[in-house]
Amino acid sequence: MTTTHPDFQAEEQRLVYTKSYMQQILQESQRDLQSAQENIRHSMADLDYLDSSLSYLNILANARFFEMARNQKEGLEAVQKKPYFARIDFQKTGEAKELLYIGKTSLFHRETHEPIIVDWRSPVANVYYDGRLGDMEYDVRGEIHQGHLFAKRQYKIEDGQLLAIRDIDLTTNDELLQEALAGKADVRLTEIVSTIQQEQNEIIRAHLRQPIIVQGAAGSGKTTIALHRISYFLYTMGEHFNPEQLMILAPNKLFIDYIGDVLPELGVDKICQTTFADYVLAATKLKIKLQSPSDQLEDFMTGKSTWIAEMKGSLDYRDIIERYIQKIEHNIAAQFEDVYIEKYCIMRASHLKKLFLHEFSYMPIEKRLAHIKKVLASHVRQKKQAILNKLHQKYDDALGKALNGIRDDVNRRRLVTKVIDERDERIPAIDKEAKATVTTYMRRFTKHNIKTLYRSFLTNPDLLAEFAPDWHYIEQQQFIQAHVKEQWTLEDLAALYYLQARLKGIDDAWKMRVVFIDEVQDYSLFQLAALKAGLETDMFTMVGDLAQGIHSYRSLTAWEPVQQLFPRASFRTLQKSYRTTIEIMEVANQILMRMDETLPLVEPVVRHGPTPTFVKTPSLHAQQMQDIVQAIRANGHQSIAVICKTNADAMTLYQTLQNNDVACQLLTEQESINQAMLLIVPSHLAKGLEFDAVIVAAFDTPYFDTKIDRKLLYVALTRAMHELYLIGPSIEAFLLANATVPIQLSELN
Ligand SMILES: Nc1ncnc2c1ncn2[C@@H]1O[C@H](COP(=O)(O)OP(=O)(O)OP(=O)(O)O)[C@@H](O)[C@H]1O
Repeated sequence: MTTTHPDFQAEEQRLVYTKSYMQQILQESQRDLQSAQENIRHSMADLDYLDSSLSYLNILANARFFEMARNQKEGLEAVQKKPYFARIDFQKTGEAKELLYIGKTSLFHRETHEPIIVDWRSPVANVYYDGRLGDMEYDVRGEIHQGHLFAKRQYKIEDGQLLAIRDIDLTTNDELLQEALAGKADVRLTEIVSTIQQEQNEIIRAHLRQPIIVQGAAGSGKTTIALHRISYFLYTMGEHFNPEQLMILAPNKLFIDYIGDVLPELGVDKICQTTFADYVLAATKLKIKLQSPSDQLEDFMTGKSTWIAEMKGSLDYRDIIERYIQKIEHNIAAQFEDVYIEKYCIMRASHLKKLFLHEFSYMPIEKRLAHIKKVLASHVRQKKQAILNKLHQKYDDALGKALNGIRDDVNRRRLVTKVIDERDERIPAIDKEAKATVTTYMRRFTKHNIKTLYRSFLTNPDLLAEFAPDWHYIEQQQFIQAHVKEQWTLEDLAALYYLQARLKGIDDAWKMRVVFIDEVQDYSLFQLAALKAGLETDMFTMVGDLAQGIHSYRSLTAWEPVQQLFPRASFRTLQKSYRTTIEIMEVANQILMRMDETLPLVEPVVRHGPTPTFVKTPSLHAQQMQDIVQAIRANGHQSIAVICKTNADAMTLYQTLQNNDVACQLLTEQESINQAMLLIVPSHLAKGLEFDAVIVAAFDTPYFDTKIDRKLLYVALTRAMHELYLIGPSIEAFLLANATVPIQLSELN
């Protein structure tokens, strides 16, 4: 970046012009806001005595206007200090050359319609991220446009002042990125609009109505990209989708807090950010207490059998539950009988059954019954009328015959009275019966309680034998035994949600149309299949890393099955890490090489830092920790985390430090991160987060050469941006005895 660029002055003037125009628009927006507010107030006052529909329309129009003016104002206010970050000199084929300044919002000149700032999400801005200099093509909603890119220029603007500019081509492209990566000192995730890389841009802008699966290395920007894709999605498809219909599923609440700043920075609000467990509990309205996933993980780390958890995450289990549902469906179908009012058949059982099993089969089971109830009610209404008409006719005829055909007075009177009595008794009785027919008929179908239904499945040997016939007797017994005590785990949620979806359906409020899943490697296939079935959409963006699949005993170990589940999905990979220095990534790659999955080594973006240090010490001394922390702080780094393997290790370490007056924070799922504190984090909870410096501690429990431990260790190592320390009694505790990359040794007694 330079200030000696020949265009520097001209660019300064352009910035001044942009800022002053923004100021003008802001003032106008302020006036627009006030006048809309004023108009609304007047229309409200007029509501009582004027033509209220006109006033109502006025209110609506002004409310819309108010909303637009407010959005415009907020958008501009947010970027006042940095209106744009780049420029392209671009000529669309057949049009004049344009200089387009790219920023986080768009601004057009109100009279000339000249674009003053172009939104980074607009189609033409794609040229900046995607286009090499020269002739090029870009996509506008599926239509390919051609043009010529003459130049790309980047700006460093801080507090509204232009500090430097730089023209970029292929060779210099990385400088801004380097600066962004080296300078990052935030403990929460941030937006990266000015440095989005081409491979990332392709994912952000990939077909929005199609699912996408991304296998991305640790630190490759998966989370960041998913969030930018949401912003791009709402910018591009906002007319068709409300933000409320978008959901991002994060691994835990801590993570939601960690990403909490990015979406507002990207102009997105109101989207649903939750965890799978919270979402399922809200959508099913079930009140159950789940075993903590970290306790569960620790059980498995200490050798508890994983087959039940594994089974419950599989599509085989989905099929077992599906067979159970089909049985319920057939039991219901068997209960249909012909519907009568008195002796008149209103509807045949066979027809009702056909509606239930075929015509309405696309609906959840209880919804089908609700529809059948409506069909029946309307049929009863029509048929009742026809029956009553017929009967009235019949009695009128009978009366006519009696009155005209019987000469004998006494007989005639007797017959007429009989006919009238019968009519007066029968017709109201039919009327009354008709009113109750539907309710009485539908009473046979009792509503299901999802929890009870599933509980009985978990503990009933006959049901298990019927629906899981392949299981051995021992497996069946173990399964029942495991569920004697009512205890719920995360794996049960897929089944409960699936049952809810198939039997009752998901309420509109929870029926998200677009889903973004981060850390998807920790999902089971059944979880994904259940969500897809319940939401009746496949518009999923799924990002994850199999190398970080610490729950792989019950979740994904390969992408192919996910691709089969989402056949329309495109699949992308990201191999570069933007987080970690070369030196740290080389150490983490040593662990990656030991994994069962054949995953390519991660390529760090060229950025060097200190060699990772192994501090050899038999036990934890608070002073040592203080010294390391001070050394890190002296290098200008802020966020520092000590990552321990288990919750228990983290707790012990936290207590030792506390007892020695070392200020620190033990992170739990419920906590939000305090940037200034030394953070103590169990490894499974560190997933997705990042810190300037990481100290991986292994005092009480070493990392063993097992599937789970390798992944936990890999997660821990890849959380570091700039500095990495390993502290413990031996290098073996970090599975690095045979490491072929530099690790500095610092021996303490
Ligand atoms: N193009 C980019 N420009 C600047 N910073 C970037 C870019 N891409 C990623 N980063 C930074 O790299 C870091 C890692 O990003 P992120 O947390 O999104 O990666 P991830 O793939 O989700 O990581 P993990 O799987 O390890 O949790 C973040 O600090 C992010 O801001």
